[in-house]
Amino acid sequence: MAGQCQKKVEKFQTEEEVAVRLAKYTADLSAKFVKERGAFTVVLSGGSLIYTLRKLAEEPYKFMVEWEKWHVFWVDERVVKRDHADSNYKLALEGLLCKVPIPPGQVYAINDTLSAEGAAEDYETCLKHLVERNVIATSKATGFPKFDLMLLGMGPDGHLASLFPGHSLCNEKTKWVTHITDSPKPPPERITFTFPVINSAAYNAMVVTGDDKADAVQRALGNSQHPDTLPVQSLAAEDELTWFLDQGAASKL
Ligand SMILES: O=C(O)[C@H](O)[C@@H](O)[C@H](O)[C@H](O)COP(=O)(O)O
Repeated sequence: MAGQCQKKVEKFQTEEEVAVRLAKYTADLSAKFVKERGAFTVVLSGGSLIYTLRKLAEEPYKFMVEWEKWHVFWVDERVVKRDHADSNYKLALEGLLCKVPIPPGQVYAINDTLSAEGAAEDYETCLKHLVERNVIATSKATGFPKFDLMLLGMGPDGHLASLFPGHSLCNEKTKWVTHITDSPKPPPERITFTFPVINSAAYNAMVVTGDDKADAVQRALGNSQHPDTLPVQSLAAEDELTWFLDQGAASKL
């Protein structure tokens, strides 16, 4: 279950207003971490989040953010080639990364020549090297890597990353990165960060827009008496978890 982190909920009328707020939120955290530790480790998900991040690549942030200090990771990735239409890397590249000057060596895509299991192990090894160099911080509380910010989305079924309702991967306690070959959301083969890593992030932002997600938002943030726990209900952060909702997503709160 979620720990005792600070939890905030920010509601907006439209997706456009969420996008404006999310750009400022991300730019402010970038400035904070660059000042404090000389780097900013940012974890992206796939899906609609990348579209909602679009204003970061516009003025004033395009020229204000210290992009050369960014290190970019994926909370989950589909096991497909990087130029495949399903690739989360390709989505982020076209939606954000090709528009801003992040050094290519600081963008950590998965190895797309490996199996799902191999790609997960390879990604975990990559993270371990970056932790050794203190590019990625370590959580004093849990010993897991402590990313500065994860920008997350949620599916209508209450999944986040590739952690789906009722799936045993939700209970992983040791691995940093794991794989799935039977994802209910296509494509079936994916790698994903585990809850111990996700919940050790300093800041987690859960960005949810659209009324098809209102039920899962209600389960997570409202007074739901439902007997089952959705993956998203286990989401926490070491410092602060913020939910960004538009009117549709918040319509059942
Ligand atoms: O690879 C993926 O499928 C994503 O990383 C996934 O975890 C996504 O964040 C949610 O499914 C929400 O996606 P939407 O915002 O598009 O509904």
